[in-house]
Amino acid sequence: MPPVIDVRNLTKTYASGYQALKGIDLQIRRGEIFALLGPNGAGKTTLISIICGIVNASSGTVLADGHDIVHEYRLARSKIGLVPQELSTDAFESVWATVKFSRGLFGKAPDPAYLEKVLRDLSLWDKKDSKIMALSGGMKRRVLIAKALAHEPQILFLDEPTAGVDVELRHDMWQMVRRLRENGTTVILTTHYIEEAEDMADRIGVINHGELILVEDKATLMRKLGKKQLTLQLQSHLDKIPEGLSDYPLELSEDGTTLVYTFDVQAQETGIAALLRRLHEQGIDFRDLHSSESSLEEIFVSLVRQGREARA
Ligand SMILES: Nc1ncnc2c1ncn2[C@@H]1O[C@H](COP(=O)(O)OP(=O)(O)OP(=O)(O)O)[C@@H](O)[C@H]1O
Repeated sequence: MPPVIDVRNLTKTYASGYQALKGIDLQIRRGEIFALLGPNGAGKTTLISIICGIVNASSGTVLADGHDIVHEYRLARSKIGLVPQELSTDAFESVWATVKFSRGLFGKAPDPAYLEKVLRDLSLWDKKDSKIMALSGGMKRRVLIAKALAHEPQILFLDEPTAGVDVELRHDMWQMVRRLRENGTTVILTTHYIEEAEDMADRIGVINHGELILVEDKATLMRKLGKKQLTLQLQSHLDKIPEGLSDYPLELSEDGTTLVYTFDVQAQETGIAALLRRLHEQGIDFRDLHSSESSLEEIFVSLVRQGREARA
């Protein structure tokens, strides 16, 4: 199946001369939840803005559901819903009017029943006659989502959807994303909250300094780059790691009571059996041990660090 979004060799240099995107290639699969992760200034918003036709690319092409976003702008744009970071206009409009207007913008026939469902799903129905400026920040965010969904897009972009959002809205938002996915909508979200990507995404792309440094299934990513750690609670404390253990990648906690051994998830042998034998030989007893896997957060931090070192 052809990708629902097809980005080829996309670059963006702003008028200031700043190169925000350096040759992005990205194919989004139909119906997936794709998380674009990256630190501040990495180029996430620029990429989304180009795909949504808000910013012009310097070079490269983007197809949305097979339609070129420049030459077939209206058609391409009608496939896409965008939830931006902030609400800009419409302060004097009612919720209902603004959502109805958004739908009309894309030339879709009126469908009050559909719009009612969108507003109900977002707990906005009882606010439908309120002016937007009278709403709380959280409610305004909900309006942004309703506007983005008003024309029944197949592809939904959420730019930093949960930055500064309360727990309830975050919960509702993820429920909505899951529902959309069940209906076959493709969802692309940017975030710097790793846990969000970890919870929600099918695939993850990591962007840094305008380059996509990796695109991978979430599960594969966590398996491939993840490290495991074995933590040993010692019977009696150590001042330092004994000579006899110096060839193991061990870390001793500051209070000298815990040893942490890090090993590769993919390695043929973990080396744990040999380590435990060696500890015994050294007369080091432990009263407890447990293992843990690195989170996506740790993987992400180490990826970005590697990228920085490679450039240095
Ligand atoms: N209009 C502009 N003119 C010049 N530089 C810009 C412009 N817009 C963005 N930039 C720069 O391009 C880079 C990428 O910005 P972008 O907003 O795409 O990053 P981001 O990954 O979305 O970051 P954030 O998470 O902070 O939103 C930043 O260094 C930013 O300063």
